[in-house]
Amino acid sequence: MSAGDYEEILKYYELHETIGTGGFAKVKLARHLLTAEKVAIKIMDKAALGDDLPRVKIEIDAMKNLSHQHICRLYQVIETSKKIFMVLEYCPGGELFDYIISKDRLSEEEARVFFRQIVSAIAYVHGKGYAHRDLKPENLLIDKEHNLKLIDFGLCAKPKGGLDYHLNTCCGSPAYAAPELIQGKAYIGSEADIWSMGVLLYALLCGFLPFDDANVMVTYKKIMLGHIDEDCVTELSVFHKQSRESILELISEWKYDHMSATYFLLQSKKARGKHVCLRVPC
Ligand SMILES: COc1cc(O)cc(Nc2ccc(C(=O)Nc3ccccc3)c(OCCC[NH3+])c2)c1
Repeated sequence: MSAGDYEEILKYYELHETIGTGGFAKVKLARHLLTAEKVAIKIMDKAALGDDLPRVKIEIDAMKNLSHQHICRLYQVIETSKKIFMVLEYCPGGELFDYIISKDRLSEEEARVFFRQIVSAIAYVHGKGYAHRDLKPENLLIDKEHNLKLIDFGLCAKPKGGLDYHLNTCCGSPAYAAPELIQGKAYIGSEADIWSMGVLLYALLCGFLPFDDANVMVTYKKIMLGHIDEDCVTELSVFHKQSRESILELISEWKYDHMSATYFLLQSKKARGKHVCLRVPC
């Protein structure tokens, strides 16, 4: 750390330990000299940022337009020849991700309180014409009052044509990505955020992800299959003497043919607690 780069920031803050390191940034705890208030300072090296520099500018411009009780506040930006410093709200509770892990899963009561805060923040972000596009528990911090603060708008988008304008950049984390996004289709940013919120709610309540695998392509396949019922697929596979894969292919085409009807009616039988079986004596 060459002292010159830190000359400006040290006029206003005393820097303390590093509490987070990401791709091209690190986050240090700090204290504002005039008020003695604690802050977090995200420090980025412009050379290391390379092509990602525009993302930082997008995030900073977005943060200047966003002020909400469940969005981490940006207080100050300092740019030197080599560094960019973002002075941010202090969130000592750490990441929601770690909190869920520490509690295995949250009670419905606590999940409801947190989810309402996420919905409030995202409704506000969408209302301002932005889409976050990287919603996940790692990007939700807990503040000293045990409330959530949304962070990291580095992937956010503010389509010029308004939020119903289609986006194309595939971004965010696979497990939270909407089907249209992983298919590379043009998508609506706010709709992709809503999908991610559904995955988030599942993670809050269950303590694990609905669509997840070490292999990202398998994760994508699970997302695309969504709520295909395995028992129904198995019964159709046995009845038709066809492989599960071929039955899955047929069902996933949603042709509303006899295969579709049989699948839906099997699901309905299962939902009413009846055996998942076809006409042979059940
Ligand atoms: C808009 O808010 C943003 C944008 C962004 O790009 C990054 C961050 N990152 C932050 C902000 C605050 C903290 C923080 O206060 N952490 C903390 C403080 C005391 C104890 C423990 C954690 C932050 O922490 C990063 C490490 C968390 N794993 C990141 C906010």
